[in-house]
Formats: sequence, structure tokens, C-alpha cells
Amino acid sequence: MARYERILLTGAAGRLGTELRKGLAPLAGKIRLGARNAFDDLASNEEQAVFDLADMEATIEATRDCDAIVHFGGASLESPWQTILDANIRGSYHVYEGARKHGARRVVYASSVHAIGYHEIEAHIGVDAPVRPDSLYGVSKNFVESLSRLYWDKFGIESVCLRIFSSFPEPADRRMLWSYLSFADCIRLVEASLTAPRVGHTISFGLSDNKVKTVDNGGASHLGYIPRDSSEPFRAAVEARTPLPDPKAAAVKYLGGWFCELGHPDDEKPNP
Ligand SMILES: NC(=O)c1ccc[n+]([C@@H]2O[C@H](COP(=O)([O-])OP(=O)(O)OC[C@H]3O[C@@H](n4cnc5c(N)ncnc54)[C@H](O)[C@@H]3O)[C@@H](O)[C@H]2O)c1
Ligand SMILES: O=C(O)[C@H]1O[C@@H](O)[C@H](O)[C@@H](O)[C@@H]1O
Repeated sequence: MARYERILLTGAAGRLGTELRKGLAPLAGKIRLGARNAFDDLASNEEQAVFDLADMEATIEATRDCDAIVHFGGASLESPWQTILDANIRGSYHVYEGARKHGARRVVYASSVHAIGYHEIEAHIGVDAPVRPDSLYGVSKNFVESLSRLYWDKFGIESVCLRIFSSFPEPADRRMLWSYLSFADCIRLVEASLTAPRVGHTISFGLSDNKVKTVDNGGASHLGYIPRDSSEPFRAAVEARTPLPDPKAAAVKYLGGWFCELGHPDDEKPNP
């Protein structure tokens, strides 16, 4: 029997949402696909909810009858304040209010490395290091990590906040040789987050079993996530096509990589 009756997946049309749509299928009787546009290829175990996360009423309504929420919708890069505010901050508040009003037991949230992007790689931080965002995007991830903490402490809604590093079809640059999370491992991580018996409020890094380890995920071992992939098969090709970067550059020094070199998104020309 499936573990959940109905899971709401926000961001269902996105890069990771598209992968999770297939990956979550065994875990729930129904997957409700949350997106801004309608799908025309619904499988028999799928239904849809078309809404913008900035719309409080519609977002709360989309959570009705869902016993779990996998929240992967929102701006996935540094963006102007208004976008961050509407999609990530207000949108996530609406999701958590939906969980509270409609009785979802657990939320799995796509946080990001950019919540702690200004920590130096050599610090080898654990999941309980102080937050250190590298962007407004990172600040929005800090907000939701904190919001979800409140909803656990006050309302008993469990959350797993996944600080995903770089989840792409394959590592695109040298940083991704240590920050890579394969799609299959991303699905394993979300599955572990949904099926671990007790998670309370958990923060976990989201990485594959890459050879170079930059952080310590021991504080999330109770999830039982075991990565099976690694960036190593891609190393030779990545190193051959990308020059050795300056080791003192902010993009190399900090976990957040190139986000640490971005300008401010609300300046007229943020990235000259
Ligand atoms: N892929 C990665 O490497 C990575 C790393 C860290 C965190 N994340 C997080 O994982 C989540 C998914 O990332 P992704 O790589 O699939 O990005 P993506 O941009 O492909 O997916 C995000 C989805 O959210 C939707 N969305 C954006 N604003 C919305 C709004 N206002 N209302 C409703 N839907 C909205 C988009 O249409 C899109 O389908 C994001 O929260 C992102 O911050 C991704
Ligand atoms: O740092 C990274 O590699 C990734 O961080 C994530 O938060 C972003 O959604 C993704 O677009 C970045 O490429």
C-alpha cells in the first residue's frame, strides 16, 4: 500500500519536478501536480492544480486532501526582490498555511546550497552551521527553513529541508564535480525524506556520493538516504573542457560558487 494518499508536488513542470513526477509515483495513491500551466499528459495516478504560488487562496486550495507536500516550485535562481518575495517567500507561506489548514503531515522542501553559500569550502560545515546566504534567493531559502521550523515546533507538521547543491543531468563545470546531485539520487533523497519514520524538522544537504566531500551531512543520517551516483565518471571530460580557475576567486572559495560573484538583482545593471 502506498505510504500517502495524495502528495501535492509544487513546481511539477520544472527540471526537478519533472523527475519527481515519475519518482514519487510509488509513494502515493495520487500525485497532484502543481504548476502555473495545465498538463495535457496526466497519467492515471495524477491530477493537477493550476495556480500561482503568489495566490494565497489558490495555493491553500491546492493543498486540500494532501497528506504530504513536496514543495519544489518557485524561482530557482537569483531574481529581483519582487519575484523572490512573491514566488518563494509568500508562496512558501501559502504552502505551509495550506498544510496547517488541510492537515498535511509532512513537507519536503527544496532549499539550496545558497542558504549557506558564503561558508568557505574549507570550513567543511555540518547541517547545523549558521545560515550564510549568498543572494536574495538564498535568503528566501533561509526564510522557509525557519518557517518550517515554526510549523514543526508549534503545529507538529514535519519538514525536511533539502539543501540541494547542483542537480542537473550531468556536472556542467568543475564546481559540479563536488556539488553534483544526480536526478536519481535526488529522487532517492526525496523518497527517504517522505518515508523515514520520524523526521521532525530536518535539514539535509543534497549531494551524490562525489569523491570530493565539502560538507558533513552526518546530522541528517536518520533519513537513511544512501546516494548511489558520483560525478567521477564525468571528471575527465569536465576537466578537459574547462580551464583551471583562480583558487582565490569567490566562486571557488565559497560553497555558493558563482552566486557569490553576482551583483544585486535590483540594481539596474546587476551583472556588468
Ligand atoms: N536544480 C538544482 O540544482 C537546485 C539546487 C538547489 C535548489 N533547487 C530548488 O529546487 C526547486 C526546483 O528547481 P529546478 O531546478 O527544478 O528549477 P525550475 O526553475 O526548473 O523549476 C521551478 C518550477 O517552479 C515554477 N514556479 C516558479 N515561480 C512560480 C510561481 N510563482 N507559482 C507557481 N510556480 C512557480 C516554475 O514554473 C518551474 O516549473 C527550486 O525551489 C530550486 O530553488 C534546485
Ligand atoms: O549552485 C548550484 O549549482 C545550483 O543552485 C540551485 O539553488 C539553483 O537552483 C541552480 O540553478 C544552481 O545551479
